[in-house]
Amino acid sequence: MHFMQSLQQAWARNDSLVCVGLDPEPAKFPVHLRGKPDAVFEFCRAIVDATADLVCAFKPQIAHFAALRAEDALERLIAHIHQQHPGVPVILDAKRGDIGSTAQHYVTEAFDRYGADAVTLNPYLGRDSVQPFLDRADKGVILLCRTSNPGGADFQALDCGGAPLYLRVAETIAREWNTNDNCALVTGATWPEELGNVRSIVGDMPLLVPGIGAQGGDVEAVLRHGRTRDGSGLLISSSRAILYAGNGEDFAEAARTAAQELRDTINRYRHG
Ligand SMILES: O=c1ccn([C@@H]2O[C@H](COP(=O)(O)O)[C@@H](O)[C@H]2O)c(=O)[nH]1
Repeated sequence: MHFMQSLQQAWARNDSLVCVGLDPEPAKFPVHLRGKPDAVFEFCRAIVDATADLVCAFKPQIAHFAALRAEDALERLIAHIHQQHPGVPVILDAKRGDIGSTAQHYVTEAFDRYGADAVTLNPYLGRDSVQPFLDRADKGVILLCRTSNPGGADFQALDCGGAPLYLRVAETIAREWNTNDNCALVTGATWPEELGNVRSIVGDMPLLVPGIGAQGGDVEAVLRHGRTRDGSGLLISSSRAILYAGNGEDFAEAARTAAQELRDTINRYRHG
């Protein structure tokens, strides 16, 4: 199914704008899992199974797996999500960006090797670097626009002919690159007013919003500035605050409680 369709359906079916980020850090795993041969997969699978009915998407961050030589665990995890929780889209957070001929290999990596439904990309190399992804019309192409980190403004806020660069990025993607209706943008929860500026330019385009939880973003402000008229349009992503909500044998239940609390908090502000 097309990424945008499965996202719409997951928003509605689970009544949720929550995206759970899968960022395994073995030092934070509960003691009973640490040192186990397949701990990364076991940990992430337990989180996925405990939260799948509460989310609109999962977002594994590739560096967390690659740094641990756990790419095989990532492949199996995404296959597990598709088999056990069909209809919940998987966003591979890889932030790729390279010349077109190399980009083609990143397309194969994200969609054919890992089986992701969408991938995050850096638009800085321009349209030809993104075109091979845009051509996969059934897959989501999620481009960095206004990132959540403190240094995000170093370049993204620079004046670019009377508007900040991040708004030029939003404008170009919405008006020129989104010919297959498969684009979305990353806009951090830590900059809610900028998020609102992006929303005013891109209409109902989905926005992936990291920065809630460990980075301190404000849920109410994100909804106020970022929701669409129907109270959706957002994938509000949280990783550490959900994954490491507990560190005992009941860690997956603690993650479920944290995901449910986030979903309920978001829903209080969705239709206000
Ligand atoms: O602007 C961005 C883009 C991506 N991220 C990623 O999201 C998660 C955030 O993790 P938390 O634990 O919820 O803070 C992480 O994988 C980042 O690489 C981002 O934070 N900001």
